[in-house]
Amino acid sequence: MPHSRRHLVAGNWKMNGNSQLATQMVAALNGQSIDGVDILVCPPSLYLGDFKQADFSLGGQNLSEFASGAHTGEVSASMLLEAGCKYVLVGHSERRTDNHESNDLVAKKVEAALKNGLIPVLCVGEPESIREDGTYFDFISAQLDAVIELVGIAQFAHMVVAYEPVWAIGTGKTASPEQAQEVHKFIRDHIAKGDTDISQKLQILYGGSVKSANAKELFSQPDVDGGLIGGASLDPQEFLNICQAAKG
Ligand SMILES: O=C(CO)COP(=O)(O)O
Repeated sequence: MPHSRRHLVAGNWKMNGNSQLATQMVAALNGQSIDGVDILVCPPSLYLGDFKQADFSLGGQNLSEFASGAHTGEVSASMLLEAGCKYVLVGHSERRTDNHESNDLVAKKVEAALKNGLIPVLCVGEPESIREDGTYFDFISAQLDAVIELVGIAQFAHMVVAYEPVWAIGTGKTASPEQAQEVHKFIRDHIAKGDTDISQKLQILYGGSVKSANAKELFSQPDVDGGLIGGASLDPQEFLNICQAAKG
């Protein structure tokens, strides 16, 4: 059955780009109103100021679990908000790996974002070994449950979830539409155990080697509500093509 959720296409620049790319992205995306699709760009926080003229949404790539204080190098939720962010990525697999972010820490960061009115984009997804041994539903449940336990299921009304299988990130090895749909449905059903209405409204994005050539097929799956795009979000025209592929 077709759903009525809006689609969201988010670009995660990771540690790429510069002020010039920010200016090009604003020029390419401003004024592009795509039916039923919201656009989000998450540049490195240093470049958020270059998006002042943007008419699309902005997001951080990470935030501190603390409100303020002696935490050198960190960025708080209120700082992201002041810099114009509406969203923030939380628990991206690269942070879970490179920065040893545990499920509990990710949950605290989700809480910090929500307290400040930022929409957390909670990233979940299994590494290749877990995919291969077939325990990926358990792995993803644990990632979701840590957040549900800390903030409560009702907060999922103010969140987005992104499924990013680690084996598909930056590898060119996209999950098949069927593989993506299987996990997206699992995530929605898992949230439905706590609240059916919230689960039906929850946007669940797919990430991992999405490009304009495969976006339409992925986004047309019933439980896939858009994408979280890495490499392909660095090219303004390619990113715009992916956003257009999300049109219902
Ligand atoms: O990690 C991702 C987005 O957050 C996906 O990255 P790629 O699109 O480069 O595979």
